[in-house]
Amino acid sequence: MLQVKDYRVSYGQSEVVHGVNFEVKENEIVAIMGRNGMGKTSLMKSLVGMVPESGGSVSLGGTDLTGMKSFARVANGVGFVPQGRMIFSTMTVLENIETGLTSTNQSRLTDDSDLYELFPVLKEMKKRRGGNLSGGQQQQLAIARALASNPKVLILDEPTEGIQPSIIKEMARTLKRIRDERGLSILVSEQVLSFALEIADRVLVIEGGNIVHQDEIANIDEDKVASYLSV
Ligand SMILES: Nc1ncnc2c1ncn2[C@@H]1O[C@H](COP(=O)(O)OP(=O)(O)OP(=O)(O)O)[C@@H](O)[C@H]1O
Repeated sequence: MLQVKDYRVSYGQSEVVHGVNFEVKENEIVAIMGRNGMGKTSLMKSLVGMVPESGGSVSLGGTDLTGMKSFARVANGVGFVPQGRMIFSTMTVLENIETGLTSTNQSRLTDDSDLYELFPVLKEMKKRRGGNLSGGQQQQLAIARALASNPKVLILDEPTEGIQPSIIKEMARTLKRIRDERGLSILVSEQVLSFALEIADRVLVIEGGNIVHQDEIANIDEDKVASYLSV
């Protein structure tokens, strides 16, 4: 589904992702793990088109996304939940979700939307300002906004950051439900091993801009992955 080949990301002369290769298969959940500053955010922002790649290629379902701007990548099936959620705090919950609809042909969210079925609290709060929601609710809002464009792959950058442990478990269940019900692929960056173990089919470890290790979850070497995450 998502194919990433020899993919490079640079800021000016400084290359921070050094030619990584991986794929996320249809219906698969892949977690990219690594400590702060290892290149997770740069890689994800670039896959979404917010930072241009400096080499290599990315394709989704056979469509080459390389060189496309972010609106075109979204239109071709990439959904993004950025680090820190980045919801619009002065806009209502409904307006926030509707910003995700503009990349499809629909401009209004109706009350019978399946997004409200996934996140009932957003329906109850649809007229509240985004900034008044709790961290966990804002994360649901950011996921709903990303799903509004009907993506084929959902990319989430450290969704557990700043979220309470009880809500993290719920988030893992919801993401698996989204994968099962919508049949999409998920790429999630993460520093919390327990969350990755709960959600992922496969784990990649990124260090210094290179993928240095990968494991299927069924035979994961937890100690080895943990050793990459410890400082
Ligand atoms: N806008 C930028 N300009 C220059 N260098 C940057 C920029 N953003 C990130 N970097 C550098 O790129 C490298 C990778 O950072 P990145 O944020 O991608 O890592 P990360 O693994 O996502 O870390 P975190 O978990 O803190 O988000 C770091 O050395 C960082 O200093």
